Amino acid sequence: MSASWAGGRPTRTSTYPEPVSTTSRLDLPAVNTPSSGALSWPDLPAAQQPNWPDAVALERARAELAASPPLVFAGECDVLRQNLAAAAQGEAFLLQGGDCAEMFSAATADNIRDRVKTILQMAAVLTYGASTPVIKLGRIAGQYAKPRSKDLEVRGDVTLPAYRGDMVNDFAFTEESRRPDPQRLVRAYHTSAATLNLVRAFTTGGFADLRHVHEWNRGFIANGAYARYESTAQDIDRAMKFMAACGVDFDALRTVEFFASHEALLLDYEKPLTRIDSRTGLPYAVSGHFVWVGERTRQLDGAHVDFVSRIQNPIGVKLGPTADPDEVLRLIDRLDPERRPGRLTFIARMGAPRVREKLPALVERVDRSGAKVVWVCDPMHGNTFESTTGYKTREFDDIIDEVRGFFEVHEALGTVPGGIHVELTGNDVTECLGGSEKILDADLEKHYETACDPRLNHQQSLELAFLVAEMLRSRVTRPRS
Ligand SMILES: O=C[C@H](O)[C@H](O)COP(=O)(O)O
Ligand SMILES: C=C(OP(=O)(O)O)C(=O)O
Repeated sequence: MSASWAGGRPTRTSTYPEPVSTTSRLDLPAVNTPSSGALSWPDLPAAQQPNWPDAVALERARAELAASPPLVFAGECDVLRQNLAAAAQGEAFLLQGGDCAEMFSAATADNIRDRVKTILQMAAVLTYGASTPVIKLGRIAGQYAKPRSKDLEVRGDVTLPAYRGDMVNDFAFTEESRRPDPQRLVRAYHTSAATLNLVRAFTTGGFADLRHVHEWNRGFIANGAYARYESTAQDIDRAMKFMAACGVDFDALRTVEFFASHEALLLDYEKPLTRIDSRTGLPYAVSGHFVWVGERTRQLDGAHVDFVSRIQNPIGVKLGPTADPDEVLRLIDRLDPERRPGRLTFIARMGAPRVREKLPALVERVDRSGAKVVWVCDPMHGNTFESTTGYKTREFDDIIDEVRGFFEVHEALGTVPGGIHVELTGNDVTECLGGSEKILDADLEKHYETACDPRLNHQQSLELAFLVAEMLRSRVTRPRS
């Protein structure tokens, strides 16, 4: 039987060429084998897909992806699922962070290193501050497609298609740049592969060794969050020296587990990058370890929910303030019918003014149903507004307030706040207002570099980590009745 990849396009069904052969090692996923029959997708409405102007070029790009090696291995996805199962129980905490929209031009060694370093620093602060294992999950190596509120962008008297991420079109405001180009799907794959390669090198080649906890901070001015980080790093150092003196073997600290995630938005990218795992005969998305469905594409009868229902990876679904408890229960039945711990993460993005009002009903109903999901707080996407100077921005205090509200809701219900999901960069950008640097409206223009939504800069990210560590610590140390 041939694999049909027509998802979301009612009129077209195409068959892909025989895939290249691959290794038969047990821990590697096999390539898409048409004979498996497991990889045919129903035709369902798919929101937020580009209008590709060249159908032949699209077919070519999808065939190229279908014949390309996996970016991640099924066994790694299973490890992440087990780690997330611990987060659902309060035995670990998820730190998911990275760019709003990755750009091809920004996939440089320095940028990748600085993003990884920021996440490692935040993880060190959280792990040490709250004595909790931290799962490190980048929004990285695949976050190249964006859902948009409007299809078109208007500047003066010029109207062009909106920028939908480097996987679709280019940010430059010209007709040619904004035309969707399917070759960008292939470029996104190769840029993700190069990024992951470096991430793996940084996290397993010695850079992430906890004994370098000071060096990650080197070069930053000794003020604000950096001074506080330095003092935490000294404490970690002392603790490690003490343990070394006690004869503890530190080899395990040389490497860290670091996973990659992105929104599974473009089905023309995700479906060709879905493979049958040779260990289990089941399909996995091999574009990233964890993929999520966004607030704009989580329709129960839509192609995105259908897509993630068929893959074995740990998956997430964003839940905004309009999410209804019955709908959320139906999502659980659809996406995690076997109630496998770590399989399903709900990423709540209510906005600071609404989190305390909207989140309790959802958490309470899910808890009452007996489902064991991971609850994660995305304090970014419900707190975006336009500054007086015309920039899309967020206020640091709103971000903190939403996380605080998230912790309060779980505290009141006796449920588990399992992690945070943030848009951040390792660079000194000026995109979000406030923080101890006190970034003001007038400062936004200085280093406003994001292609879509505003990100926390390096210092704001560390400040957030210190504050979340305090919230986590008070949860962890409070005796439970
Ligand atoms: O991160 C995502 C954005 O919030 C989303 O893509 C929508 O952005 P827009 O309202 O500028 O289109
Ligand atoms: C678009 C995003 O979020 P949401 O779906 O929550 O709006 C995002 O996380 O990039």
